[in-house]
Amino acid sequence: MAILPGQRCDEEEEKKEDPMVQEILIRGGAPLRPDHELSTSLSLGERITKGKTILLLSNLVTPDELDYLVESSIAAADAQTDKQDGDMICTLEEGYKGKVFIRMPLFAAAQRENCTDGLPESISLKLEEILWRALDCMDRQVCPSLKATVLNVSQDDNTTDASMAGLFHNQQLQFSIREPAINVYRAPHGHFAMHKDGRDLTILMSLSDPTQQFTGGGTAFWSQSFPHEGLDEPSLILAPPPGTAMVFGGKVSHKGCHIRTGTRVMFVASFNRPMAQEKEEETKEG
Ligand SMILES: O=C(O)CCC(=O)C(=O)O
Ligand SMILES: [Fe+2]
Repeated sequence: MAILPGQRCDEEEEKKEDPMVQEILIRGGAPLRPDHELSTSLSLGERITKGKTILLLSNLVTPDELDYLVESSIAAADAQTDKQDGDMICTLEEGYKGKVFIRMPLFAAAQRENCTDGLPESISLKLEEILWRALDCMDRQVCPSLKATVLNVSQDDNTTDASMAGLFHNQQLQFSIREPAINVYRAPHGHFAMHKDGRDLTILMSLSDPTQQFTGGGTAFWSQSFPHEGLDEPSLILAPPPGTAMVFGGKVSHKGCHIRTGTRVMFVASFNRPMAQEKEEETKEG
């Protein structure tokens, strides 16, 4: 894993172990002292919503699942490229003639939005299962402080449908347009310009292996205090092992760095929990 100086990272965990959660502060300026302790004035949920930190969730995906997902995502991207209806599926940036990445929504997201470039149902179901694992891992290991902030649920509320996995299962998470999705980046132009996702939470997971399947192309993050691309160096560039989810709040400026060689396949899901009022309105309208 590539981590800028001042950040610490444990050795890669053995696969097939229980999911693990690790926190990495997004901190601009001088590197952290080795004895630095995380601020105790904010809960973990608050650190996430204020854009100060990233969670890494590991051991969520088996090597066989990763092989299957990478292979079928690349095949689906190739099929989209062959169709030549690039405007719908790519983001262009000044100076580039070609696509900088291909985004394919999961089957359900494509149905929801009437897109014709959705991923096949089989791969989409596997990705939904993996998203559920990530949410369940956070429910078990990161709540209750996430419940109180991101989900806006009282810390005393232990009902099962107040879990993130439960909200997802009951289709109560509001995903960004064309998400959940797979982004496929190819050398030499593949990248995603700096942006904020603007939702309560983003889950971003590389499915391809940065040590074998591509070079370049980590995700760069900017701290809230030094958020200007070009002026401020990214505070952190992460390229975790495949199957490790990066979880962060919608205020965090980030970008998918240019890849130099190979193909990089990323899974992305950013979402809000619908407000109680919106839910009531939906019920009234329905
Ligand atoms: O590929 C990356 O590292 C970033 C992708 C991203 O930020 C997004 O899809 O919203
Ligand atoms: Fe993003």
